[in-house]
Amino acid sequence: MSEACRLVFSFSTFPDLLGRPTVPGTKDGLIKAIGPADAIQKMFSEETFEERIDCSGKCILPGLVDAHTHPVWAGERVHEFAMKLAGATYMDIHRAGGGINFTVEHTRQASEEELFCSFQERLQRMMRAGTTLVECKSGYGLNLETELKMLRVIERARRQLPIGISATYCGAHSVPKGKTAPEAADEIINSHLPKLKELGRSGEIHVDNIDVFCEKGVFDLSSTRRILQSGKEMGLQINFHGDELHPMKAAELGAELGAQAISHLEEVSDEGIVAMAMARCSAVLLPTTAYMLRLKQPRARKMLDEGVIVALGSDFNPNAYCFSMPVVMHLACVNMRMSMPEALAAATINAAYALGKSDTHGSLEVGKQGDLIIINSSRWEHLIYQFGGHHELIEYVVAKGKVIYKK
Ligand SMILES: N=CN[C@@H](CCC(=O)O)C(=O)O
Ligand SMILES: [Zn+2]
Repeated sequence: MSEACRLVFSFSTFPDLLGRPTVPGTKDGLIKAIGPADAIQKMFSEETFEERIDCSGKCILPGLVDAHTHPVWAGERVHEFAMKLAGATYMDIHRAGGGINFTVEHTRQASEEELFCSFQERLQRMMRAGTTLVECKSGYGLNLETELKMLRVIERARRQLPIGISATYCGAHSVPKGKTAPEAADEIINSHLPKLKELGRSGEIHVDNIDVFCEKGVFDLSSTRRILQSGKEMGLQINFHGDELHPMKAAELGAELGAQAISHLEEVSDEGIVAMAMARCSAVLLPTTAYMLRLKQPRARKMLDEGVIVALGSDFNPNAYCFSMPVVMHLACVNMRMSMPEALAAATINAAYALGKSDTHGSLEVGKQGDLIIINSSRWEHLIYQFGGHHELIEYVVAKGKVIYKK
């Protein structure tokens, strides 16, 4: 287990926690104190609170962090689920113009308002499932106009909604029709990234991460390298899709470039795993995708044994329609052979690390953001054990010290 993992548990089961005292200047949404109820009671006896929650017999856990999602899109793909059940592979559908390309066509046609409304509903479903920080990608536009439309939608949610958002530019999610991968990479580097830089400077759109789908038949290793390198030079964290369907040496590339995270990794090499551990590059594993597409499972045990920081993501997208990190943790335990403490760490502090936010998010510590969930059980493991039972178990979701969902 990584060093980051251990932090979670030293703070997760105290009987009481009080936040947001109504003292001028202290409504910052950060955790003020953690400890036994009577000690906390004494410490804050003079203060008044907006809300007190009696957590006797319950568990307080850090808010869940979803390290990989594609939540802004239009156009249903439920018909593809039927095709996959009948034996079509992800790439069969992609090559036939379905998959990402289908979603791109519909997302290009959708209005910003329409995209925002469906995105907002999706975020609300994530919050109800305990997610307080989520990574959100663009990537169903591919052209500058639609990529910017998606990023504006993400920016609006970042400003208006209580859930934390880490925004990712994923203009290299697929190669647009009529272009080769190197041509698409040129356009991204010479036109998309300079525009993002300008909008970042003027404060219109804030982007945290840069992503590329590095895959055979999508972006090759050298185009991936060029795009990620350019993104890094403008201050973005590298966080990309690699080694999913074919071994691409994406892990080796990510480690070399100083990537913060690489997602998928079903086909990662042994050398890639070692390189990621050495570079402190986290692995964002996506149990829903391997399950949905019947792929071989990523080698979570090998990664953990080699010291890789393993994080989890729902990969919510029209291919893997899952909002729930408790379900993701359950799948990680059963299909990837992770223990429940490893899965919880992967869905909290390590996922926060994958987003470059483990100093402020992902564990319950004084001075960190007051993001937490309260579950109606004295054993936290029920959140993972009760497959699909999280709606009954999660009583409160708190973000920045404010209740954002109450059952
Ligand atoms: N693999 C690439 N991207 C997504 C799928 C996106 C889609 O199929 O729309 C993923 O992470 O699973
Ligand atoms: Zn993805």
